[in-house]
Amino acid sequence: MKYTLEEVRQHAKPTDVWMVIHDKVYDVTKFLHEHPGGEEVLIEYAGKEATTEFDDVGHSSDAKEQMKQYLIGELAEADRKKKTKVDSGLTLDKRLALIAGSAAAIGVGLAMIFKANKK
Ligand code: HEM
Repeated sequence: MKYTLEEVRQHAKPTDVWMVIHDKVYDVTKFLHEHPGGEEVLIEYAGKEATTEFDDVGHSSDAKEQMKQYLIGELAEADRKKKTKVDSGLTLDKRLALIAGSAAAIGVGLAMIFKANKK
């Protein structure tokens, strides 16, 4: 079954919660009370795209296994996000590490140039 974002948006009540994670549509209404992260976050993302937030929590493989029970369909192609390199599974932490690593490399490079010029 394919759903558009417009259809997902209609399910945004505490008694009817759908959300999109990795282009798949989940009906988590029955899971609200069981969610270890609390029902508030799920209700907050009711009817919305929650991929980044889901990934940033670093959900366990157990969690990913569990979510299959609530899968009801896929997001219509037209509504899917274009994939960019940053979206290819890099978590926020990894992105920050990459930026910090690049900044350190530039720093070392500048220090070397600075030293060489001093002589
Ligand atoms: C079908 C969707 C989801 C399932 C099956 C699910 C499942 C779980 C499970 C099993 C845990 C316990 C820790 C773990 O095993 O990783 C957890 C924790 C958590 N989840 Fe979810 N989750 C879902 C969606 C979301 C979404 C959309 C958000 C945020 C917008 C979210 C935020 C959190 C938070 C904040 C925690 C607590 C982490 C902690 O206490 O360390 N979850 N979730």
